[in-house]
Amino acid sequence: MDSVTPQPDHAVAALPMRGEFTGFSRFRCTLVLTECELTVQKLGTWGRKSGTVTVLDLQDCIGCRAYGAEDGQDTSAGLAVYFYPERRHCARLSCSAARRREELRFRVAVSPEPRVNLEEAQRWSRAIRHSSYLRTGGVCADMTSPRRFLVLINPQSGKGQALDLFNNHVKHMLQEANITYTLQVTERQNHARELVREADLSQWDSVVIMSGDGLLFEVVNGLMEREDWEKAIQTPLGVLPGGSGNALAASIHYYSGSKPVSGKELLVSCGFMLCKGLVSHLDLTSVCLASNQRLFSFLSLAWGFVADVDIESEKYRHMGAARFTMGTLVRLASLRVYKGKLAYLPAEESQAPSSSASSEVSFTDGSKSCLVHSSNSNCQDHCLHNSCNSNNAHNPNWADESPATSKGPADTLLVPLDQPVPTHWSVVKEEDFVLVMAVYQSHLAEDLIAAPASRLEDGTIHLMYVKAGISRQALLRLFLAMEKGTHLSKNCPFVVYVKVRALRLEPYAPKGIITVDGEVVEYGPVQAQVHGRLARIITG
Ligand SMILES: Nc1ncnc2c1ncn2[C@@H]1O[C@H](COP(=O)(O)OP(=O)(O)OP(=O)(O)O)[C@@H](O)[C@H]1O
Repeated sequence: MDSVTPQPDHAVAALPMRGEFTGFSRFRCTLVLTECELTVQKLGTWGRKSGTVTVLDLQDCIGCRAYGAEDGQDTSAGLAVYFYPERRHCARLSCSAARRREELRFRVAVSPEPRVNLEEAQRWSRAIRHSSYLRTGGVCADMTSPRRFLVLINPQSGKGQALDLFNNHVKHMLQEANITYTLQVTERQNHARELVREADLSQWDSVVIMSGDGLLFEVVNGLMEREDWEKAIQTPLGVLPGGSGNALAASIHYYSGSKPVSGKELLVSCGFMLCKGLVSHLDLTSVCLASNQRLFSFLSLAWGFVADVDIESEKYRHMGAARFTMGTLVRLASLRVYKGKLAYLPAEESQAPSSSASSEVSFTDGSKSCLVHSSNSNCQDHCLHNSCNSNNAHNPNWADESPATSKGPADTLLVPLDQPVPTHWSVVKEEDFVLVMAVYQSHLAEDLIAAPASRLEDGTIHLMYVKAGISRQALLRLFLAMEKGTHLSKNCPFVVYVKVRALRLEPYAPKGIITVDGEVVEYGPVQAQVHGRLARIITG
């Protein structure tokens, strides 16, 4: 070693650092630590370089630990460093890249004194953690001090294996990253929502959801129902895919620029991002229902084909993510037309919808009373009546919950549902649809890239609708293209895509399915407005 002088506990050594160690398969090596990399140079006999050099990017490092010898005779100390680099692997005809765990262990024996060796190992451990943190470019994360998470697991999500998946694939990563956590397995629907509504959030640095998108929907709404919602919703959220759709987890992986992965590889990728702890903003959309209820949504609002498939495919839950493919095929066989009225506020005043639909959009000549600029224009502040008589065949998960939240930012773009939309909104002329979906993330499921241009905090609702008249084959082709996110470049005349800030949907039929973030909500007129950067989320 170059230096054996013990450092005070809080000090981080100047870089570059260089030292000689013994690897655990007894080879001698030199370690060089810079701001970006840890280089391992194997040494041959008499300390000569053997030529084998391994360079590890600290961006891939989630943690490091120093430990004393377990054997009483041994005076050396140990240093363990945990990396999760992306490794290419090829199977049959396709190649992909996924994060794989690599643990490096070194023995520190610079002195006959165990204490000195341990202090030296700790000095390296501190420096590696600190450099990894800086390399990640973190402003909110700090890998140098322990973090505390609340981890919520829905044991019923996906194929019912979320707890096992957490124990087998995530638990050790959190330990390696020096993260302690309180584990709460949910016992019933709305358990997580009630818990975060009441909890002392100051105990945790992050609330992590290991489930599908439904549990996160509960958590977001629980936080927004608190008296201190403004502060509570700033709690960094973490997502670990344990459900069947896992749309937000897949979106976050996609935004990181990594190659597409699914299943356990997506879980490890999300676990890695959680350990790195970079925090980004997340847009939320407020969704106002006819019964005066207001919900907060991070993912989607769907009606027609997509909503039906999502809910009807519940019976194929045992198939995992394949349940959506099965549901799509079944619904395609009995393709339906959904009648209703759709209006929206374009994201940019001049924006025309893509595809051939521009000629089919008109502007309302609505009444002067429509425009509301009041700061107190939340939809629940207005008395309104559900003209569509929501006598649902499906039991909406949220209908029998507590009264609508009056918390959250005002919906300054919306007017009461019983008034016409403002005059500067666009009203879609067609009233026959196959599907309407408003999404605010790229993915609608692990393998469905519904809005490839969407980002966490773009302040935009990506509205897509498919007009009646599309053939079964064309609709199937559309969903196949969506697996790659290429469906919007196919110029299908029945598909319309437009970026909006707010929208209103008024179904004509008294019964049907509307989903928000994949959860059934009360059926009837609904409107929504995006609120940019309202929440925060851990990303890569
Ligand atoms: N312990 C529990 N028992 C039953 N239902 C639960 C429990 N905990 C949460 N839930 C509810 O289960 C529903 C489904 O959960 P979630 O969406 O997380 O999983 P999923 O449906 O498998 O995944 P995805 O939404 O990604 O398809 C949600 O409505 C959630 O509120």
